[in-house]
Amino acid sequence: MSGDAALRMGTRKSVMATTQSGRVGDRLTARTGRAVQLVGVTTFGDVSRAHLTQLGGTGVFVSELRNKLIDGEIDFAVHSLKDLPTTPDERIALAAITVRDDPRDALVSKAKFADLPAGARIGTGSPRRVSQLRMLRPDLEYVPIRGNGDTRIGKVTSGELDGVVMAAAGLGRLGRDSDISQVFEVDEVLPAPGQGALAVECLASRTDLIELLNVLDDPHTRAAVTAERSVLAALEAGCSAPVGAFASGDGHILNLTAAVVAVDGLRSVRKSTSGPSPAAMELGRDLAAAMIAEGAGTLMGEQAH
Ligand SMILES: NCc1[nH]cc(CCC(=O)O)c1CC(=O)O
Repeated sequence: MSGDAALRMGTRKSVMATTQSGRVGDRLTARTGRAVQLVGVTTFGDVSRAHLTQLGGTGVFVSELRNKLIDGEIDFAVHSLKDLPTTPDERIALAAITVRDDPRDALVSKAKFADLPAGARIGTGSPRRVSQLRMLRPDLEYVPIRGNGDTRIGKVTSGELDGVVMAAAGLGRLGRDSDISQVFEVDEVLPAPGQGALAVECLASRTDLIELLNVLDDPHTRAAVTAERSVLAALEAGCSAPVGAFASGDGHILNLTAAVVAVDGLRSVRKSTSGPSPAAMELGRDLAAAMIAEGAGTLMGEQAH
């Protein structure tokens, strides 16, 4: 970093991504006085039309941003934390995890979920959402969709679908809160590990920059999402697996719940635990081990076919 040169912030180019990255950049400037320049990057996940479950899950939205860090084309990158693979890359530092927005999933529809008629068509590309929604309403039809947020909402407006389920945080960033007919409580639909939080990454070798970016870090969010992601890692699952996890706490004690739900929505393994925040990693790992002992691995295996 030379003097007051603007920091180059890599981001995906969607409205959702640039909105969330723009806010991170503004906060960094407000707290450190450093100018931030937004650099839009196209990722494999943006280009491929394949269904997300076919893309292998891990890192399709992340790899190209990391390549730009390594090539020196950007100084730091902002990702949705839930898109970040749990396997660490030793060249890259997770310099900050931002304070989490609403972690819950939301329905965009003309009706509440319970009031939808049997056979109503609900769009979502996420096996985690389909499995859990099917548990609540086995009588609805779940339709895989992809595309940016506004495209998905458009399918409801046009009548092609009766509803779509997306992250409340993402809808908020698109300014589409008023389209939400219902927000699912976390005990109805467990969110994806890390949902609603953002990850700020830079090169591990740039210790001065890591220190600067640390002003964006929220320790409460970091502890919670560390426990959630630790469940995912110990289950050896990626972001397209039917795994939900949610942790919250007061800064001292974390309460963690995780579930694996079979694609038919009939069988699930769901467990909760609590423990000290500094032991977030162990908490998640131990919960995952207890879930595997109850057959979670088998349920996830079925999902792959
Ligand atoms: N994989 C796409 C993705 N990655 C992060 C979000 C939502 C925003 C967030 O969780 O921070 C979304 C869209 C969605 O789930 O509806």
